[in-house]
Amino acid sequence: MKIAVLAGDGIGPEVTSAALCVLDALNLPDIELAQGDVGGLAYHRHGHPLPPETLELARSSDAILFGAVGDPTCDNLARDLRPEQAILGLRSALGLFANLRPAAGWPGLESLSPLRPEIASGIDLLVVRELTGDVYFGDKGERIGENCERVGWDAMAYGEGEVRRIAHVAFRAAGSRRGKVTSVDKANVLETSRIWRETVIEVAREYPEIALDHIYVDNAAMQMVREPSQFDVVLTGNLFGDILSDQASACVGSIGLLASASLGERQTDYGTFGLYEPIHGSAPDIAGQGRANPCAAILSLAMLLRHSLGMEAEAGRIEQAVGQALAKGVRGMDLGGNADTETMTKAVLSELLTIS
Ligand SMILES: NC(=O)c1ccc[n+]([C@@H]2O[C@H](COP(=O)([O-])OP(=O)(O)OC[C@H]3O[C@@H](n4cnc5c(N)ncnc54)[C@H](O)[C@@H]3O)[C@@H](O)[C@H]2O)c1
Ligand SMILES: CC(C)[C@H](C(=O)O)[C@@H](O)C(=O)O
Ligand SMILES: [Mg+2]
Repeated sequence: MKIAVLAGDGIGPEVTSAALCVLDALNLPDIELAQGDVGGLAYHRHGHPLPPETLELARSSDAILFGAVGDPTCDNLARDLRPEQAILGLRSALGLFANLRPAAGWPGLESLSPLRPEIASGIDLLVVRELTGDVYFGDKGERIGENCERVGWDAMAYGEGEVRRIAHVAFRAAGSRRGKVTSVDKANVLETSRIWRETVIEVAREYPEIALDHIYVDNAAMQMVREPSQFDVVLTGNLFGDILSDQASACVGSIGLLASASLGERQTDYGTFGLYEPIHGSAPDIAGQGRANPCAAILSLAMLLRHSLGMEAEAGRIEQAVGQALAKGVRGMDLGGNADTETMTKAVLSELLTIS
């Protein structure tokens, strides 16, 4: 079982090494780790944020453990050379169209959410975000507009096929959860969303046991802080899903807690090929200080073991260990505590030992 480790920039390497400590503690046989350069680090070393050898390494593995990319020293580079293009390039080149971002309240953290504790404790949702389409991957450019001013433009588009395949992922996920899909769009304004909504309704006919409702994205953002317990599976496009998942993380307590899986159609000998990363970025404001919360990366490892390597029991052990550490009051600095990355990681490791 080969895992490509692409730690990237900023806090990416800090939280990825925490996740690797947890992997090490599991003592799993037959796991090969292969490190690759990605993001700003790769640009500085190789002149490109996603060098061909890194893409080849990713393709030749069973799963990818990804940290984060983003480097302020690259801010003035042309778009194709910016670190963020590496993660977009990986998602697109590897066909990772389905991004799963679970957000659930952790017992003991309710009082740390900006929401009232009784509201925060009701959060248990899964954002199913389409990841290889939308305005992210449409044509884009700059033109000269009226008054000779510069105008930037990005085309937003979704084809029925793209919507259909992500809708199937959401309906299947809802089948093993609370049986409800909420599709988030902006169909009152966008043609993209009209096709999105019509296609989701068509796919829903194949899942009569799943309840479907539709909500405009502005209302969804409002409902997520007002009454998040109404959401089970939130099915949405690339841009809306990016924004709503960061918002969901704050409702749970911190972005340092939210993991993700990016999956496609390729199957390996052990499960579904995928890339696993915290939903947060390289956090340049705290990078190099040992302050990052490693939980999102550790929980991303759990998702990797579950989806790509078929190790449900080990994934569950990691999630339980994180839950126990948080329940004992160990808090990262993002949660108002004083546990640095190392302390939080050690707390998870010692809980892991208590779980058979
Ligand atoms: N998938 C990715 O690699 C990814 C995701 C998001 C942002 N980015 C990139 O990261 C860079 C910084 O972006 P940003 O500041 O908008 O978002 P960010 O997620 O990096 O940080 C937002 C805020 O959350 C805090 N934070 C994030 N992760 C944390 C953690 N694990 N523990 C404690 N605090 C944490 C940061 O300190 C910061 O205050 C940009 O270059 C951006 O493009 C990359
Ligand atoms: C870095 C950026 C391209 C990325 C995205 O927008 O998808 C990030 O915000 C994320 O959530 O993974
Ligand atoms: Mg994001």
